[in-house]
Amino acid sequence: MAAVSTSVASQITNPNSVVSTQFSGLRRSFLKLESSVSTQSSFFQNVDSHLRLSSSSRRAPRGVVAMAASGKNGTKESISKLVSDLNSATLEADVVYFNTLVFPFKLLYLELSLVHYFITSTCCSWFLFWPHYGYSPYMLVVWYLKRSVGVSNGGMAVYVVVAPPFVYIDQVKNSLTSRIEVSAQNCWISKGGAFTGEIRLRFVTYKGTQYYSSLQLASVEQLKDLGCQWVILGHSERRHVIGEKDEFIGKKAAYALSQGVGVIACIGELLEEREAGKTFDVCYQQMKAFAGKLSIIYVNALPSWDNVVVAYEPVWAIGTGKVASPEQAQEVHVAVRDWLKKNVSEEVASKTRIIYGGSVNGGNCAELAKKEDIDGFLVGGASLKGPEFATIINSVTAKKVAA
Ligand SMILES: O=C[C@H](O)COP(=O)(O)O
Repeated sequence: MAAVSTSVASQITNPNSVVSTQFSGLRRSFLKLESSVSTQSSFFQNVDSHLRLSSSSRRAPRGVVAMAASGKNGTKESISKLVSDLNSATLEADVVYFNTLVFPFKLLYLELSLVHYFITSTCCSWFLFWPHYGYSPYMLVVWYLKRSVGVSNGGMAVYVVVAPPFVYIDQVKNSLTSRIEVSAQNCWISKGGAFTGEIRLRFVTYKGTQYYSSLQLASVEQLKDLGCQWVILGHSERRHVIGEKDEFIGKKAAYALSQGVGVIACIGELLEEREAGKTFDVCYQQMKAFAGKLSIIYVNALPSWDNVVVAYEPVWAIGTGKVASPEQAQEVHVAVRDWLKKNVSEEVASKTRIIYGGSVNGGNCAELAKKEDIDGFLVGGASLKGPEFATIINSVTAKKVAA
């Protein structure tokens, strides 16, 4: 999902700036190619506008997640205000360039077009020839690439997800811009049954793709009816207040993923665990539970982590105002990525988004976002303030653009 930072906006509106992306796992770097033909700005603007493709990477982009309005802070009124703020916030479709396929063709096309321009402009109006010689074949290729690669997430490069309490999901889904996705804060461990009070899954489609399974055919479940694409699992309050164990949380994650629901998998240590030097061990143990259950549902293949976002939330930082320092957060994110590399695969380690949560706000997000392995944020208190949340979103987008 994308939020537009000023830097993105300025690049998009700058006809002399051609921006393309490269991917290293999920971490996307941008190349800036300054056009040296400044006098041909309208020419390049025209060309560039046709070179842009919506986000079409097969790899999911970085994510920002708002866990909006948990606990006492969630009221109908505060949720309405959040939705209203987010709907009016400057969140722009983050247009990206499908570099790996388009860029070589783009260079060739620019070269041919320049040659064509200089030849035709000497004898007649190049505008007469343009649609026939350059434009049409190029558009055909772009159209083909778009079709073959697919456009995901409405062209967004950074996901924004709002996770209201269950009772407000319908309200949020019905009033929030479709630019922002919706998550539940929890779900039940499996398909339906007599589990009074539990919220079950029923997902038939995910990002436009139909998912059918025997489980699904047998279940008539609830969250899908409300349009949730994500679920947060393993949040510290579920672990330490409700008493959910690793095994139980892992099962939920596996079930959600098997139904095509993205999982925001929370991990994190208590203060005493950090002070005892057990931070990594705790996180590894929690990761192991997620990974173990994933491997069960993907028995015939490597477990897919494409729809998993790991959220590192040190418990001592949640709702306390004591944010982890960028170095502390980065250190754990690196360790988690390393764990994924050793225990799942190098590719998964590279691709998986690891976001940070715990007293993130508009004032500290930029420094945190600068860290290489912090791919986004899980935001509690600050997510209730729409403009501040927009600042947090933009810090992630700005990082992506600057990378
Ligand atoms: O519940 C949300 C996250 O755990 C973080 O909350 P916070 O940003 O208020 O510390």
